[in-house]
Amino acid sequence: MPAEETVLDVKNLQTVFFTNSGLFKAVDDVSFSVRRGETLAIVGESGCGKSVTALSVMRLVPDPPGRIVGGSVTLEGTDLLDLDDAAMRAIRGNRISMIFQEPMTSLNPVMRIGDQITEAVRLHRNTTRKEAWAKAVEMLRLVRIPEPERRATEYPHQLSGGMRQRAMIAMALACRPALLIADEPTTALDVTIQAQILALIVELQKELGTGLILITHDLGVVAQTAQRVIVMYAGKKVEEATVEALFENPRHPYTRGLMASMPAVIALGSKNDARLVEIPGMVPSLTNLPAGCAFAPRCGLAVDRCRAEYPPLQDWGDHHFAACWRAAETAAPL
Ligand SMILES: Nc1ncnc2c1ncn2[C@@H]1O[C@H](COP(=O)(O)OP(=O)(O)OP(=O)(O)O)[C@@H](O)[C@H]1O
Repeated sequence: MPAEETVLDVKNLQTVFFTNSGLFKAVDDVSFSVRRGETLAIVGESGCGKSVTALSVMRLVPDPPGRIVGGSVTLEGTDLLDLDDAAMRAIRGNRISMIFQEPMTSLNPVMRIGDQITEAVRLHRNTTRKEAWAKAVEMLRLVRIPEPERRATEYPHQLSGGMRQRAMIAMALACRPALLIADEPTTALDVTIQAQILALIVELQKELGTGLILITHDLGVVAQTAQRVIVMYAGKKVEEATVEALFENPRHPYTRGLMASMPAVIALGSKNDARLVEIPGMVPSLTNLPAGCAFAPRCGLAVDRCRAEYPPLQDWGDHHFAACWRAAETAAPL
């Protein structure tokens, strides 16, 4: 497979939820792609649709109340939205895997770690139990769990939080998927362990050539690990750029707000009186969103046009896209 090959191509994805207060668009016309060996970060504040985007790619949106109502999710040339449930189960954990914030939600508490990885391997590979167990131990070693033979015989509660997350990573990568989705994989861990787990994910991803979607609130993590970023707001992709371009020249006012509220930017900034900047207002309710830019009520630059009409994602050069009528004016180094 050539290095530049696209492993995932998501086009115009739309996922809705039917709730008591009406239908809302949790993911609204979102497109992006991930290449082999590349890390794409998805950032944005709580509730903007990052996790639902990931769950849509995995076809794990709970239906009801949710449903994917439009678009395509093409993994290695196959549109996952066309597959029946059995075909999708054969791909999940095999060509595409996901790790979550809290490993205990995915690990079975009454099953030994080694057995869980063994089962995951045997679900997709025609191997004996013994071979699959050896693979499980090999994977535990790969994720740097000490004494992997012994740890494989232990139950999740016998492992520390960091080790459980390593075990999850081992399970997710056991079948060498083309794409790994990591949804806030380190948020539940101590700060020192967070850095180790992130470094491990990135190292293994490079070693195995896996495409990675990293969902995070933390722009510092993005700067360290990703090559490209998409910024979501109220279910929409409002900006997409390489990490360098996004940090040097954020074009959407929401992205600029995110940057300004990032402690590292302040620590490295030149102004002595720099303060943590709050993005004013609340994320809008995703029901009855106005036709225009949802960020308009929070954007100091809002013009009447933004409230009436959604600005299209425009290419500002070098594949830097931003959905803002005034992106050309707003772009300036922070
Ligand atoms: N099962 C569900 N039923 C109804 N609404 C849901 C469900 N799951 C998610 N949502 C809603 O979809 C929207 C997007 O949620 P999502 O979890 O993708 O946000 P997020 O950006 O990942 O936030 P966070 O960073 O807090 O995880 C939110 O308004 C959320 O309340």
